[in-house]
Amino acid sequence: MTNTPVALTLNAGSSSLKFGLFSIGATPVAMAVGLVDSIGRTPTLKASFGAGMPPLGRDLTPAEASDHKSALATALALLRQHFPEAQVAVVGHRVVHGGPSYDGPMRLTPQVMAELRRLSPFAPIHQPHNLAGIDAAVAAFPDAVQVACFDTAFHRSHPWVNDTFALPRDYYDKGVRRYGFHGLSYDYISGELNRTAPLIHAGRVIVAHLGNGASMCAMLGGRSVASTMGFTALDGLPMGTRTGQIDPGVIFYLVQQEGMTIDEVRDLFYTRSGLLGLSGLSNDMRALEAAGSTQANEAIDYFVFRIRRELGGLAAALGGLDALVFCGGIGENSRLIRERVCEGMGWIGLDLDRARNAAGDTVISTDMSRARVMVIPTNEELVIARAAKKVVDADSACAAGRPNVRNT
Ligand SMILES: Nc1ncnc2c1ncn2[C@@H]1O[C@H](COP(=O)(O)OP(=O)(O)O)[C@@H](O)[C@H]1O
Ligand SMILES: CC(=O)OP(=O)(O)O
Ligand SMILES: [Mg+2]
Repeated sequence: MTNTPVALTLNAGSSSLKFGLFSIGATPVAMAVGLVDSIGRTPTLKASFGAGMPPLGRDLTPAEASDHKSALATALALLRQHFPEAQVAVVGHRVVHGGPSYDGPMRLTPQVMAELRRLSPFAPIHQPHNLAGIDAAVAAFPDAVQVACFDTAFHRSHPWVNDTFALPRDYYDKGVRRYGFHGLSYDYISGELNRTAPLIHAGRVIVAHLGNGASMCAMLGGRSVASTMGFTALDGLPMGTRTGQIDPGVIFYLVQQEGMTIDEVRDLFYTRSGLLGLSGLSNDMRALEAAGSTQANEAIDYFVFRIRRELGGLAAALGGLDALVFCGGIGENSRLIRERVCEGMGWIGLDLDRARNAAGDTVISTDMSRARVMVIPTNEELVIARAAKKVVDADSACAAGRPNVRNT
């Protein structure tokens, strides 16, 4: 491989950094994907380099990933070691909040960066890390094109009733809307359905992205019409450490009666609630399934209950259901959660095949099931790489000196 132009993808979470390196020929192909986890605590590194190559996994020293900047440096050192001659032509970034204006990937300019910084308070455990990843990538690759790919963009197709809150109208105009998130994941699933099951894709589909962050999306003809997340990635399903839907009256109570500051409430809702708060044990579904304690079981009960409730609501929004698709770390790996979500859901057309579910098949419903149940491993990195390549292809003028983000 001599001076091969490649795309680097970065997906910076609150305590993790997912990265990918893609060749950008006719269609992007993954050369490497990896994850630096537990940044700032007890960091670990995992990476894989395609078929035939052994995956890599090791603990990192605290200094190798004390923050996102050092985590990126560690990831880049690994990639350089394996692909010394690769030339990073474009860096694609997952950016969680794109606000009302961005409905597709954007080449990063100082203006776009300023707008994304303004949105940081609406995604406090994601956006600052996404932007720090961009700053670090600009420093590492000053000549590469930098592209932002938004979690919110896929949901810009929502009809107004699923986009608004019942507040006075001017708040909507100011951008107080139900944005929806995990759009890169839903975009990938929509594309996979189109490729492998076009009739399903054309119909009424609910996708459950169940990871540490969790949401569900109702799709009609492959486009999002409703989602469980709203103005922020706090709404909807309970998550690893986030509350999910909660009566806003609780905030008044906590501030007025318990004397909490708004920052303390935000910290409680984002980082100490959800599965962790209910179980008192862990945000990790594997730990809860293994624990078997009353509190761990109740945390799982609440998680499943809210998924089933949203399933009914989203099916109503779609006027019926042709398929339910599971993805995300829990959706892809937990047969227990899939089974419990589908239990007794014959009324909505779901009939789970337990053997297929246990075997981890792609289609896990029975042949008689009116609606199909599927498991599709998501791939946000590939969506980012494809978008980054598209922007580079479309934006050949960038080489002719338009302002790049490095001018900030
Ligand atoms: N085999 C498994 N059984 C149950 N849960 C699992 C399994 N593997 C991973 N998970 C869960 O997936 C979640 C992480 O999902 P992931 O999509 O990687 O999260 P994120 O990208 O939001 O950080 C964790 O709660 C983890 O416990
Ligand atoms: C939007 C969101 O919740 O993302 P994640 O699942 O990566 O936390
Ligand atoms: Mg995620």
